[in-house]
Amino acid sequence: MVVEVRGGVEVMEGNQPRVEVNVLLLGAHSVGKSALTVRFLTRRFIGEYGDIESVYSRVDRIDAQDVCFNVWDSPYTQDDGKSLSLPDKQLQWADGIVLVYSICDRRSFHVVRQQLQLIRRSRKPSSVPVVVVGNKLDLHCHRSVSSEEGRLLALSQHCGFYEVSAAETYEDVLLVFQRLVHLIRESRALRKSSAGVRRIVRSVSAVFGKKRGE
Ligand SMILES: Nc1nc2c(ncn2[C@@H]2O[C@H](COP(=O)(O)OP(=O)(O)OP(=O)(O)O)[C@@H](O)[C@H]2O)c(=O)[nH]1
Repeated sequence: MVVEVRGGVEVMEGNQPRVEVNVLLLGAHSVGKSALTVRFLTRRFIGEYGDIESVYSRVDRIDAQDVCFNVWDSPYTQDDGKSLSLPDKQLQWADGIVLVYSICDRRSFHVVRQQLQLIRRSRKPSSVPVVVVGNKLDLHCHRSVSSEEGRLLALSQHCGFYEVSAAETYEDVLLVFQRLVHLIRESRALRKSSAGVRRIVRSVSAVFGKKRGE
């Protein structure tokens, strides 16, 4: 039996439960969004990446469960001086977001800060899980954003935080995606339990409302 349900919902494939998660990569031009995507999907760093916008998929085993990642990598297109915006379609699609800046590019850190504000203000529940990633760690001698700044920004907005080098390591990149899955699971469990509490409150008020009216 194969049941296909999109949007981070648990599905059955054979007798195995499988989770499908939609991951959106955002960040300024040339910070390494495609490099991180390709590293995660193929374990490789190929150096040059085109401007193709696409959703890629990969199944991984995390905590004894198959997780199907759908990764949306799109080139940054807002270097035209207009105020920053994020396509609603992308935000509604995403179960979790990876926000990427380059540790050598201060401007890209400001872009991430702005994008984070837009995400938190968007119509999607403000709790959409986010991992902030400082990429190009191999170029640390040219660093212009300190680890503390990155970590503080992430902490202040309840995000995960990693510094990685897509050029040098696969394992750290994998950690980013695994952490996002954990955050997505936590947020889903929280939503489920608060929906449960709301149901109990509604039942209790229905009973007591009736009694008062009798
Ligand atoms: N040294 C170093 N270079 C990197 C790293 N990650 C990416 N690059 C390089 O940075 C450049 C841009 O990488 P991309 O992955 O195309 O960046 P992007 O964020 O997808 O860029 P846009 O699609 O234009 O928005 C390429 O030349 C990559 O080889 C890294 O970890 N270290």
